[in-house]
Amino acid sequence: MTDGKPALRVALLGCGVVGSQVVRLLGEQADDLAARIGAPLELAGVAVRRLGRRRDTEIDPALLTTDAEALVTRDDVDIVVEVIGGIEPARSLILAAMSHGKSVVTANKALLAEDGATIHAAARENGADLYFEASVAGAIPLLRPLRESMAGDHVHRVLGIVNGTTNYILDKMDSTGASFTDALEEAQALGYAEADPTADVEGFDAAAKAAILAGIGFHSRVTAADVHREGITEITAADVASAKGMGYVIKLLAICARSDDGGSIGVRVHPAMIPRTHPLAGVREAYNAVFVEAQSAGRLMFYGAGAGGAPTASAVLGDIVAVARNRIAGTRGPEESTYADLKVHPMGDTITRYHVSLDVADKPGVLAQVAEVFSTHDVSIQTVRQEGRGDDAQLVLVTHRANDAALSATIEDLQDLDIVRAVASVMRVEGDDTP
Ligand SMILES: NC(=O)C1=CN([C@@H]2O[C@H](COP(=O)(O)OP(=O)(O)OC[C@H]3O[C@@H](n4cnc5c(N)ncnc54)[C@H](OP(=O)(O)O)[C@@H]3O)[C@@H](O)[C@H]2O)C=CC1
Ligand SMILES: N[C@@H](CC=O)C(=O)O
Repeated sequence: MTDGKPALRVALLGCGVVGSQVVRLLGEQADDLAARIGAPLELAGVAVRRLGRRRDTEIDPALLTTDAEALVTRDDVDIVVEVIGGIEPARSLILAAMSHGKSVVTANKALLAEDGATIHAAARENGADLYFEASVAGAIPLLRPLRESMAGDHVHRVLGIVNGTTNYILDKMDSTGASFTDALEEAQALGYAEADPTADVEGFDAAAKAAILAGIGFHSRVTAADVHREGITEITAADVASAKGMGYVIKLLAICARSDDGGSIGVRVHPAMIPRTHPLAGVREAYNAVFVEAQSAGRLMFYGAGAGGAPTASAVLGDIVAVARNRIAGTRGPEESTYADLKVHPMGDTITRYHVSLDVADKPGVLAQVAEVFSTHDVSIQTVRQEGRGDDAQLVLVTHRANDAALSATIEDLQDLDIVRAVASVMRVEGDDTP
């Protein structure tokens, strides 16, 4: 089937959660991969940090090296797969590989979101292939549909759950009433969250993915620094229970959307309340799901495993097959497209709905004073609910669509009112078409 074609040689950088599964699949599926590509794939070497470490798959010790730089520049290497993660040495290794004519596959969202410009420029200048499907939403084919299948459409919005760890934590809080800390411990015990889960729970991981999605979806350059980011560490069991009582569920969402006039884009990651009837509300445990809304295609939903060794390795293998086929055909995959050059507008310009919970004194005129502050900033209230507690009461308000800057000014003024003891929580409401 491969007509005696010479093997394409793969250098793997990193053999951890993802890399070890790439090694396993390259071995287990060697015959199928060779048939699909038209030439066999061969592992040329595997760069790691520590040689003595136990690996999750069987690996020929002779392939292991700690000299990643020597490996990526070797003449007998065709394809470099980077699954080390982080900025350095991943960036230098990818650049060295491209300058030596190698095709590159990476799962590194942190690098692409921070310095994608350098990586894409190097791919262009060296005529090198660059594929990175695994960098967003693990196994889910999402970037290739956006880059290729939807290249003839006009994307309005990309919205979804792109971090498995935080979805697992919020799902446990919702379904069992667990606290954030207990749910996080469970996520760590199951291997979803890292020992240091900061990138997940503070929203950095989702923000990197949002930057990549926005860049591809809107043909513009978007970096992690452009993304408004809020994590889930402040969310309490009481917030989750209160949302549940109102028919909502709290999810960490990534939202990339064109402004109403189409002249700019908003890119944000934050917890949001969504109606329990919304399809994203049914995304449980560590799963991811992303909606892409486009002019002609309408609303598309992508769903599946967004993290984990084997699911992520599946996306990496798909990219290896693509670059291998390109090398044999003498072609390249699509280049980065930033022709639209849309700028990211400030978070203050975002328009959405809000759920505001206030601890107030329970006396006549309180509602009127609170309503006056909302009205001053042109924020229209959709519903109000009051629950009394002796001298104190809790006022829960849901607004109509309003400007984020106007809502922030409203909250500041509310804090100055004597009758407001505390602003207990402010959360955005998404996925509800109420104006
Ligand atoms: N885990 C997941 O679910 C997903 C991960 N990704 C991305 O995939 C990439 C890899 O993630 P993951 O497998 O979880 O990471 P791990 O931490 O499990 O693995 C990292 C690997 O890189 C090796 N390494 C670290 N520094 C160096 C170095 N200087 N030179 C050579 N090798 C080095 C480590 O070696 P050693 O083993 O010796 O320490 C290890 O094998 C990241 O970019 C991540 O964001 C994307 C989607 C999902
Ligand atoms: N930590 C990430 C893994 C993949 O990107 C997540 O939990 O989604």
